Amino acid sequence: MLRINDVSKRFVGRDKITTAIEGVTLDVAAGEFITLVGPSGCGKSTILNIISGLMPATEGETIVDGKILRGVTRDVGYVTQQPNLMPWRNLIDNVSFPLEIDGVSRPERYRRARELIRLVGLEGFEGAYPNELSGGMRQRANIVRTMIYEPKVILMDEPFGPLDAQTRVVLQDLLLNLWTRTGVTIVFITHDLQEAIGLGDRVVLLSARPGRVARIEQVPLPRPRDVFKMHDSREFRELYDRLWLELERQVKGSHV
Ligand SMILES: Nc1ncnc2c1ncn2[C@@H]1O[C@H](COP(=O)(O)OP(=O)(O)OP(=O)(O)O)[C@@H](O)[C@H]1O
Repeated sequence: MLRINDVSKRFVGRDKITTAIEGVTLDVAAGEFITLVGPSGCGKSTILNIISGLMPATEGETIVDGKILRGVTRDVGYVTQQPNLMPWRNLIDNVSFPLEIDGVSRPERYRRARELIRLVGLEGFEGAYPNELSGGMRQRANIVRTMIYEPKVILMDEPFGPLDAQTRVVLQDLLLNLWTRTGVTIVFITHDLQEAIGLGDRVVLLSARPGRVARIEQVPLPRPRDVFKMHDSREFRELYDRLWLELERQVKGSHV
């Protein structure tokens, strides 16, 4: 579904050139859930910015469902850390907004929005405005606002970063449910190794800047997963320790 082929990015400033990522190659299968971890500043967001079509790569190419990516496309959705809901629109009008742009009739877009709103446990809040929702509720709305137009690939840049630990786990659980129902392909950045292992089919660990693929680990945990409990299993601990060691090695070797 997604191929990142030998992609590099250099930022040219007035007095220096920063190589953010170098020779990143990754194949993601249709319906796969990939999590991306790495030291701070290693280029994780840069990779997502390139795959989203928002930022051109300096070298290499991105292929989505067989087509070379040339700018922003509806095939790729992007969920950022900040929900960025429109404060003057209530929940259902925020969630259904992408369909409104597409000219979908109001009854049809509300029908589809209601279904997704229910799946993320926000039933009853359709008329609420963003300032009447908690941070976790706003992020749920943000996620389903992206899912409603059914992109083939969804990119997520630390979507649960600002949330407290309990809310994070609840949202991880909801996200896995949504992913199972829709079969969408997900590339998810996180700083949290537990989250990376808990959600992903594979965890991709990037080196310190310039970011390269340092290691790819298949997550041996069966699905469906119980994100509330799975940390206790031996497989989980072993993978966590292996990734942690490698991450430590990368951080110590970095000069960021
Ligand atoms: N627009 C830009 N101009 C110049 N340098 C940039 C730009 N965007 C990112 N960089 C640099 O590229 C490198 C990678 O940044 P990026 O934000 O992709 O890293 P990250 O892994 O997502 O970081 P973090 O984990 O801290 O969020 C950093 O050194 C950053 O300073």
